[in-house]
Amino acid sequence: MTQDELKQAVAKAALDYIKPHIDEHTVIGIGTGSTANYFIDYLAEIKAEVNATVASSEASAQRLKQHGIPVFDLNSVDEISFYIDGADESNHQLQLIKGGGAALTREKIVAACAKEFVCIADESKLVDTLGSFPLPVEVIPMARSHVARELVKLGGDPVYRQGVSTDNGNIILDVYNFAIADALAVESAINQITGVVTNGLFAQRPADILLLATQNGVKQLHC
Ligand SMILES: O=C(CO)[C@H](O)[C@H](O)COP(=O)(O)O
Repeated sequence: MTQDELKQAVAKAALDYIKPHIDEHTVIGIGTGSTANYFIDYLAEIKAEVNATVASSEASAQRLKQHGIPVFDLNSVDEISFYIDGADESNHQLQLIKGGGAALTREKIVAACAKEFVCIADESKLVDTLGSFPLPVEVIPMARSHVARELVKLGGDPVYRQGVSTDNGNIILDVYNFAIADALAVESAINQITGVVTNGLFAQRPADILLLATQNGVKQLHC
């Protein structure tokens, strides 16, 4: 199977995973990216059963609405039952790097509100140590140079993601060459820098389950 076929397979597996639990009170959090897009398209097949979703980006909200799936503001729902989203990397503790699609802050907020975070990924995303994928950091625009200098002091190599403005009107610095041995410590240290909105490490709030598409089928990993 190609990587795209693996993404499709794991999106379908996520729908199969949550479908038996969907009732009129279920609120589904929806991530961002190509794997999440496949999930949205599968969810459309059962849209009559879906009363509420919350999207982690304007792009996902638009795709949901195009399918006629109801999208709510996060402040108007009590609790998110499941949050379904992809990742750029996951380690075996289900700590993640996210934000390749620049939606990390809203993704982190939706994940924080979710009872169960179901991460969906193809097998190329599973790593022993996080950090081969450059770590995205969302930054208030006027703080760009200051934050970049502080990231260098932490040992990283920040690169401005040209031409990208997040849904929150901020910029992204992608940090290369970060050895992330202790993801919790790195997540927290970067978030202490003035001007940082948040970073793409999901260690304080890792996934609860990773559905991993492999050439031998979709596997379930728990931490
Ligand atoms: O964090 C994300 C967006 O901000 C995505 O989940 C991540 O980039 C994976 O994307 P894809 O499913 O396209 O491989």
